[in-house]
Amino acid sequence: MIETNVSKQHESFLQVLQSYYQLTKPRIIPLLLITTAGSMWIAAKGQVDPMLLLVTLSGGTLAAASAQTINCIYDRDIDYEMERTRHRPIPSGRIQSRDALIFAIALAVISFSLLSVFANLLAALLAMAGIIFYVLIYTHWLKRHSTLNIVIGGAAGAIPTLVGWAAVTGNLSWTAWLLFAIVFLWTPPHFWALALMIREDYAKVGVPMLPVVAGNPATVQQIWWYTLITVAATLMLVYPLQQTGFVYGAIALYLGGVFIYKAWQLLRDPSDRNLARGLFLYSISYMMLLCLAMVVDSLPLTHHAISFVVSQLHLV
Ligand code: HEM
Ligand SMILES: CC(C)=CCC/C(C)=C/CC/C(C)=C/COP(=O)(O)OP(=O)(O)O
Repeated sequence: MIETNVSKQHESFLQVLQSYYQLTKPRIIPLLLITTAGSMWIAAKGQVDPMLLLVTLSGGTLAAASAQTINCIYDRDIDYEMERTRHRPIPSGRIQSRDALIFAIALAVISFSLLSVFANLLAALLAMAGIIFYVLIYTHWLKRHSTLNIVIGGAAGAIPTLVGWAAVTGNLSWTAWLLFAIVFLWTPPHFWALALMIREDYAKVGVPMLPVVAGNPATVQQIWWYTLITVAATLMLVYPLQQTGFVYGAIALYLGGVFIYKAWQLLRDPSDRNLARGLFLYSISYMMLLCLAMVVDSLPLTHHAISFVVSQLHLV
C-alpha cells in the first residue's frame, strides 16, 4: 500500500515536471541556441571559450524558456480555442497561471544572474530585452492586432544572435547586426509558410496572421521577397563584411538556392499546403545548416585544410 502511494507520488511529480517543461515550448529553443552559437563562433573567429559557450547557451535557454512561459500565460485563452495548442499545460488545467508566472520570473532571474556574472552585463541585458520584446511587443501588442505581428515580433527571435555576439566581444558590431537581420528576415518565410497550413485555426480565434487577412497569394508574394532578401543578407557576411570565407559562402549559396526554389514553387501555387509544409520544414533545416556553416567556416582546421588544398593545386 505504502509502496503504491510512493510510486503514485513519484509518477505525479514527474508529470508536474513534464508540464513545466512543456510550458517553455522546448522544441523551438535548440534553434535559438544554434543561432547564438553561430554568432559566437564568428565573433570569436573560431576559438570560443567552452565555458563561455556553456554559460551563454544556458542563460539563453533560461531566458527563452521564461519568455515562452509568459507567452503561454498571456495566450491561454486563444491557446484553449486552437486544436494545435489546446493541450498546453495552462489551457488544459495542469498548471495554474500564478505558478507559471513564479516559474517564469525564477527562470529570468537565474538567466540574468548567470549571464551578468559569467558572461557580461550587455549579454544579460540583451537576453532580458528579448523577453520584454517577445512578451510586450509581440504577444501583447502585435499578435492579436496587426498583420505585421511576426514581422516586427520576429526581432525577439533574432536577439539571441546579439546575446551570443555580446557574450564574446562585450559590444555589438555591424556583423552582429547583420546576423540579427538574417534571423529577422528569415522569420516571415518561416512562420507564414506554417500559417498558410493552419490559417483556419488563427481565423477562428481572430489572430490577424497575414494569410487570414490578406489571403494566400498576397502571403506567398511576401514570403518570396523576404526569402530573396534573407539569402542576399546571408551572403553579405562574405562580401562586403568579409567575416566568413569560401566554405560558408558556398554552403550559404547552395542552401539559399534551395530556399529560393521552394519559395518560388509556392509562389506559383499558393494554395498547395504540401509546398507550404515543405517550405516551413526546410526553413528550419536552412537556419540550422547555415549556422553550422558559420561554425565550420570559422574553425582554424578548415583554414588549414583550404591552405593545404590550394598549395597542392599550385604544385600541380
Ligand atoms: C515571431 C516569430 C516566430 C513565430 C510567430 C514562430 C511560430 C512558430 C510556430 C507557431 C511553430 C509551430 C510550433 C508548434 O507546432 O507548436 C514554430 C515552429 C518552430 N519554430 Fe518558429 N516562430 C518564430 C520564430 C522562430 C525563431 C526565431 C526560431 C529559431 C531561430 C524558430 C524556430 C522554430 C522551430 C525549430 C520550430 C519547429 C518546432 C518543432 O519541431 O515542432 N521560430 N514556429
Ligand atoms: C533572448 C530571448 C529571450 C529571446 C526570446 C526569443 C523567443 C522566445 C522567440 C520565440 C519565437 C516564437 C517561436 C514565437 C512563437 O509564436 P507564438 O507565441 O505566437 O506561437 P504559438 O502560436 O505556438 O503560441
